[in-house]
Amino acid sequence: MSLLEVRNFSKSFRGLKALREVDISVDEGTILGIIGANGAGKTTLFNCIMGAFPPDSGTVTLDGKDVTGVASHKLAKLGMVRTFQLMRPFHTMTVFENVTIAALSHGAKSDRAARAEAAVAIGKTGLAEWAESESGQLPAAVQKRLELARALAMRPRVLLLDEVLAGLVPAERLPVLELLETLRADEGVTMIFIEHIMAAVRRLSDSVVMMDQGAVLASGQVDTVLADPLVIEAYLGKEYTNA
Ligand SMILES: Nc1ncnc2c1ncn2[C@@H]1O[C@H](COP(=O)(O)OP(=O)(O)OP(=O)(O)O)[C@@H](O)[C@H]1O
Repeated sequence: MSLLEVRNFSKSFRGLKALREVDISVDEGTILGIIGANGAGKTTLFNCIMGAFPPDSGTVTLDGKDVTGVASHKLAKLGMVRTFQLMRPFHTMTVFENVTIAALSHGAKSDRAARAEAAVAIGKTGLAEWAESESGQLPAAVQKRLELARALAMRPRVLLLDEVLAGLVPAERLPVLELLETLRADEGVTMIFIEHIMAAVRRLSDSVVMMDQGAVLASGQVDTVLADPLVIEAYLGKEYTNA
């Protein structure tokens, strides 16, 4: 059985169909990539999964339990955590304080336990040298890692990543990709990631879903989906080779 299953998700905003009967499923310990043009509905899918607003119809099941419409702080306690396309740290707090708060919000038993959890997450994301820096002053690439560190401090079993590589130059992307691979290999973290950078999709994904105008246009193994003529026509472009 899949760890996370979305069935028949639909969502409209004032008549605009942002999601149309979307089905996705992710097996434990695997990574699902979500691709599609701007406005395809990818972030709306995350918002509906994470209870930011409920879908008009459909269900989301985590480990066999119906969690449709459950709020994100409750989902975090069940092990499902997301990162945002636009980072949302507390700007005047340090990196260490921000990550500690994330650990506390997940229910770390004490301040001390939260600080220990934060130190581990900061180490994994290579943020040690920034730990005492004010979060609002960080370069974009470091803020991205802070967003990941906050998610890791919540000890996710399922991690939803919204364009974690956006705004990073290639040299900055590599450590993030390696971190995600380590999380899958060593901790068995299940991930769904929205991404426009195809080299990253190809490298990380066990399976891929391509969305178009709110619907799933293609899904399956990464090589198959990226070679699908419908996907090339609708999204990747005819000049796409193996970028
Ligand atoms: N809260 C909202 N209220 C009204 N319309 C919305 C809302 N959220 C999303 N939409 C609309 O739903 C459609 C899907 O948007 P969504 O942000 O999910 O796309 P996306 O695939 O994540 O795009 P991008 O790659 O640009 O982030 C768009 O037409 C968008 O304008």
